[in-house]
Amino acid sequence: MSFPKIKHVRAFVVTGGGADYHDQGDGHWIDDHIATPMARYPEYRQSRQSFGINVLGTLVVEVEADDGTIGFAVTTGGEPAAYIVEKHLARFLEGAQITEIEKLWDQMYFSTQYYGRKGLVINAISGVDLALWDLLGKLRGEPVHQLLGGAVRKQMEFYATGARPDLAQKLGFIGGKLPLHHGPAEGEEGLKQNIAELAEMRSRVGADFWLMFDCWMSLDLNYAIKLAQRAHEHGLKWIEEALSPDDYWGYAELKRQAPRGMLVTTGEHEATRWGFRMLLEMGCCDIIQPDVGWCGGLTELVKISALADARGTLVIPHGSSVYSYHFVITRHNSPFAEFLMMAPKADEVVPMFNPLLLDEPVPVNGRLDVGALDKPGFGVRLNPACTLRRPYTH
Ligand SMILES: C[C@H](O)[C@H](O)[C@@H](O)[C@@H](O)C(=O)O
Ligand SMILES: [Mg+2]
Repeated sequence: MSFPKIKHVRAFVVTGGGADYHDQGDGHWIDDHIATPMARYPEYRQSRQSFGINVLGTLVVEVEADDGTIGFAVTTGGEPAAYIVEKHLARFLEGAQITEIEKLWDQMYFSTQYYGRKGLVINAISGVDLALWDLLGKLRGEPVHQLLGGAVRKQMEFYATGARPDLAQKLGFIGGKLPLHHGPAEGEEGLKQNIAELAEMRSRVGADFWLMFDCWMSLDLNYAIKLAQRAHEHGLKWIEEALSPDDYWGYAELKRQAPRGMLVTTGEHEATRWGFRMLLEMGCCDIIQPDVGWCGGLTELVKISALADARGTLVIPHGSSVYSYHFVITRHNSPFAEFLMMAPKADEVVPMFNPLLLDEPVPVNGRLDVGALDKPGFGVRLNPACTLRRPYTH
């Protein structure tokens, strides 16, 4: 069967929101004294931007077929990722069949393995992979969820991540994930404040609404165990990404010592089937949270999810808007999804990748019908009002 081939690959960068959730203006809840591994240095405690969380910015990858159809995707990685796409990865794609997604992933991964495997390089590969799925969907006139085997439910439910779970509850979300504000360097006083914030939120939302803590890799094992124990009496549903992503042993111990009924979750900064195999086989967590723009793209997420499914572990992808939704709706072991509240005060629902995408669906009353995803590819467009820059060519 004849199908257009890939003619051209282009990589662009853009700053200010988009895929880089943390590249926000002053006063945004997401950059307000969030606990991080850098909080041990007082001068980098108040703002993640101060230590460079937004230094890379957003990467936009376009893959053009020889009939002129363009698939695209956005992730993080900015200029260095654009370099990798243009100067290294593009060679495997141009002239190849669009349907050879497995082979192209394999070539991108193994050709970069000597300097890649995780982080920036996998962000770049993820961006290319997602753009390929978008292109395939557009050429076939089908939404990506259909290419993945079809939806297993008609509607998705969401929990909200942000500073105001009480408002998220009013907006119809099934739970709220609070950023942890204080890490071990802020001692017992900081720990008390963390618990006080949870207790205050619990008093606002009532006993049954899910409340979680996102610790963004900021804790050590002792602190994480103490936090989990003290948070238990306030009904914390899960403790997320408490430790360094490299500390598989610490996660396994945390899971052993977490109070009965409290879930341990992680994986947002993990990559590929091999990384997730470590988390799963070492018994590190109850839920894995791959980010489809960082873990290797959709091609890899399918494999990660199958590994997890075989062990009865849930896969609740980190953020990533439509790139996650088209996957979540197709998997029984992804029963709900995350929505990041990108409004500065977390008091209203705004598109997650704002302002970069047009037609980006958002949950209504904490839910999204499959009909909202029924457009070819990922169903979104680049906002022409955003200025893209192409730093490299090939
Ligand atoms: C709120 C968290 O610190 C991060 O900014 C967020 O991206 C992430 O960890 C999440 O799980 O949504
Ligand atoms: Mg997280």
